Amino acid sequence: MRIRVVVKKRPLSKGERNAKDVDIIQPLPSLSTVIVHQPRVRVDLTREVDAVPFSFDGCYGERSTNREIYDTAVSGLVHAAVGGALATVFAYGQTGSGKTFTMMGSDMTGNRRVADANRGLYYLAARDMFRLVNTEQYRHLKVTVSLFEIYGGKLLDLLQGRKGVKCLEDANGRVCFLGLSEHDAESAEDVIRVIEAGAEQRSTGTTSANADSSRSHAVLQLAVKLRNPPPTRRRGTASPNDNEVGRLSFIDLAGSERGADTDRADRKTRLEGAEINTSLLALKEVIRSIACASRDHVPFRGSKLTQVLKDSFVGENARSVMIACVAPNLSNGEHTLNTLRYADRVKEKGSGDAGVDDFAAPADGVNGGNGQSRQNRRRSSAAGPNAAAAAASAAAAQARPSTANAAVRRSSGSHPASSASDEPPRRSLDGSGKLSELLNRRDSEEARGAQTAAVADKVRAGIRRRSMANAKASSGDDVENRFERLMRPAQKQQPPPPPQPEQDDEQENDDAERLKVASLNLVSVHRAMIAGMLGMVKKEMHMVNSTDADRDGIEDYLEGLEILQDKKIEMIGNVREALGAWKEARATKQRPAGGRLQQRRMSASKWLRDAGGEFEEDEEDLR
Ligand SMILES: Nc1ncnc2c1ncn2[C@@H]1O[C@H](COP(=O)(O)OP(=O)(O)OP(=O)(O)O)[C@@H](O)[C@H]1O
Repeated sequence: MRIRVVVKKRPLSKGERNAKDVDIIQPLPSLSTVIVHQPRVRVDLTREVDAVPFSFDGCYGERSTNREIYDTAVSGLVHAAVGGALATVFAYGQTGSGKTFTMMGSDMTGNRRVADANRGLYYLAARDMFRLVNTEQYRHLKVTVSLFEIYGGKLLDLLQGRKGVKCLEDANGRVCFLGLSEHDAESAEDVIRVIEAGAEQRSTGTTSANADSSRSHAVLQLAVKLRNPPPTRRRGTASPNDNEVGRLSFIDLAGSERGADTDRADRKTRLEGAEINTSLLALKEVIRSIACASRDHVPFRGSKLTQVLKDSFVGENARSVMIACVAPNLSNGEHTLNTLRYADRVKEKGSGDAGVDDFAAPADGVNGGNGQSRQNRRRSSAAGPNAAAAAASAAAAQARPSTANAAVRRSSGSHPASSASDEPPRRSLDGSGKLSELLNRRDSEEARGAQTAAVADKVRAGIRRRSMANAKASSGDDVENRFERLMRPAQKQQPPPPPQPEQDDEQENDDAERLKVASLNLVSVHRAMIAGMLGMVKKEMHMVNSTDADRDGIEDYLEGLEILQDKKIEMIGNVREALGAWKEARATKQRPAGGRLQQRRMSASKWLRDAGGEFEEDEEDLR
């Protein structure tokens, strides 16, 4: 598996700036590292800010353009696809973190001022692909475009009025899409016209984080095919892949964190959220399985998303780039950390196999690659993931020299600004001689490094503001009430998602995979809760003892207590949600195979009744 992972930070939005939200993400592009300034409350109730570094194969700050990402991380895939590879670019991140902006470009996210540098990756890749197939060497090839979405466990062709598409495997084990329309295109402008038509059909809606949020995974395929294919050898053996030489797919994943919407969202939004979470969980499970060489079964059938992505993970010709998109603000800090941890996990598994040359465009001038892109590639190749990690620690240490480990702790009582005298002595950490080169490069980031203290100060000011706002907000709905609500017997289970009119065997396998994913999720969420609770008991003991000894600290004690209780409520809620999902998956799996069709019809009409008839088109499908 050759996969390259890069991270992209979007700028603070106007709304976030107006709400005086704080920017806690510090990108260090030349070190391919991003630092998250995460606020914490210590057991003695002093507040501090941890600087948590993450290193990837590339890092792009809020001022980086899509063009920059394309030149350094994606352009090589265009050449690879024309040369016969199955290449995939997928954008991962919470809702509103800039995935659609990166993939489709600034104009597609309501930002009408389209700077050429912020054209989407779709456009930039298509432009280079057409330039390539118009050269003498590739004149025998053509490019076709397809666009579909994965919504509610179904594949829907966005260029054919959301008609259903089947995802199957051909005789060679390659994923193919039956019923998917393919449209000939001769230029990048043709591709954009096709995408614009399809984008209007995409399932979107409003979430708390994004007014025009994608509620499905959108997949754009640029297939490189033979212009004049030889006649098919035998009737009945034709596959949609027969004339395909290579393929470049772009996947704009739906927002990774929908939990935040569960309180206020309607039923439909919650069901969509559950489906999205299940598919992203299945994706993580696939990556984990591929990484464990001992596991011979990779659960590609865990979700439609992983079935579609199978080609991106297996085989010599598979190459993928994951773009982890993150929001910069403090309110989204937890989601951002989750995204970065997820991306870190993917990088750990895949990047080791990925040489920079697999992703960099050859210097044939076709991609319009500029000097900057080559320079960036050289940089990233010299640094490498491990070196970048060491450099990240060094950069973090620069901000807080007394720190022994990777996290930089800063007490709220004192926050000295970084100064030249704070700088740790330069010494060789890896003995390879590369470190001095890295440290020199780090100098170019010195100004940013010095900003760390300022960022931490801003974060602290933000926390203070938010604590006061929370105190006001919580007066109407106190913690005990929320606890009580959670401890009540579980509410009526949500009816299962609408059943699919597919073959029984396939359904049975899907059900088994779904149950497996749900069990894994349940156990890991439960384990996280136990670990969290144990940590909290220690903190609570300390809080109680110190407040007993000094009653003047009661205000801080109350604030700390509320924070801990909120965390507990959140953790219990997570476990109950995972338990509900598991019960639902078990109930679906236990239905007798013989009566499945009848059962499906019955549960479909029940589901439709419960959903208040919100999916009339599905009822039509089931008939
Ligand atoms: N690099 C950027 N520069 C300026 N604005 C940006 C940038 N990235 C994202 N935005 C803005 O942030 C908002 C949310 O971005 P976008 O719709 O791309 O998020 P998303 O991750 O696709 O969300 P969802 O998963 O909900 O669809 C949009 O208004 C977009 O214009």
